[in-house]
Amino acid sequence: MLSSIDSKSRPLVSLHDVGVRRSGRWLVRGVDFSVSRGEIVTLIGPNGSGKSTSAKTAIGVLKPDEGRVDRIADLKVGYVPQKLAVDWTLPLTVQRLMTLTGPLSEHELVTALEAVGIAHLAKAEVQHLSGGEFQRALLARAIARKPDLLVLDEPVQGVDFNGEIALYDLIKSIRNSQGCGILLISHDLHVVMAATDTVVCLNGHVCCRGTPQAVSQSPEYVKLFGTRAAQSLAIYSHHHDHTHLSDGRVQHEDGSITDHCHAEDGHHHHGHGDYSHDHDDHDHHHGHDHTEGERHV
Ligand SMILES: Nc1ncnc2c1ncn2[C@@H]1O[C@H](COP(=O)(O)OP(=O)(O)OP(=O)(O)O)[C@@H](O)[C@H]1O
Repeated sequence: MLSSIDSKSRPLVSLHDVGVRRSGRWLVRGVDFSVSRGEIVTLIGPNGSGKSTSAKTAIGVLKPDEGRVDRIADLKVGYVPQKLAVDWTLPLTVQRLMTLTGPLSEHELVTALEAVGIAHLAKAEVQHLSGGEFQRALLARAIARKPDLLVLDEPVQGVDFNGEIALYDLIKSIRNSQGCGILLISHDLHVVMAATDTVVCLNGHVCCRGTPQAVSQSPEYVKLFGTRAAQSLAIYSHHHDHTHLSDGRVQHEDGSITDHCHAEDGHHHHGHGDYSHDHDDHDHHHGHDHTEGERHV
């Protein structure tokens, strides 16, 4: 039926010329973006530019004072807030944190914790978790009820460089396995995941938008954040410099064929996990690395 095709291709949520006004001033105005199933949209912008306000309006926590927000019927949202009101003086296990907002079956709980790689920490106290483990626990809580839309407000907070990459990879694999739409808020301009389909740069209004590459080169973005920030906008890029042949051997860019693919075999420009510091070329070749592992800083 046509209507079921329509509902599949329709965005999960779309904002049309949305404005939110509080205490006599517009917090955001003219905000337009949408998130579809399987899509990752990242909101970036300076402090106070309206990222959280826009995300909260998208999921219905805030009502727009002008414009329109369309959501599919019964949209299920998983939200990881920027700040969590937890009484840190009281003991709280990961398991309990997961069920604070509603009951979960043992199966749902374990599946979600396994998906984020912390099933072994179910009984650990939240206070003792590392920054990365805590973010994973929050992610697990958000995905446990299989949301259509996952909203993550600053998901790499308190996480180090390698942890950030691991978390972004995890978010991408959640998108792939669950097929949900993802709305990310990134306060850290140094990292924008390559899997992001669209970056929306806010500054009270939509300043510019596009692929991470396009936004980093847009004059509006450079004006807002300065040339240095624009140069340091990290984009994970992924470029295959070899092809896997059907017999298992590897054909390199120079035409040579080897049994295996090793970083040190002289066929690659960069080795495993090599992070390039070249700002000009966003399409570096790197070794046999099937993860998005390259960032420009
Ligand atoms: N309820 C409110 N009443 C008045 N002003 C508000 C309210 N909520 C937010 N603001 C203001 O609106 C602006 C946008 O806030 P918002 O939290 O959306 O920004 P943000 O881009 O997410 O910022 P940050 O990067 O600092 O988290 C800020 O100046 C904030 O002080």
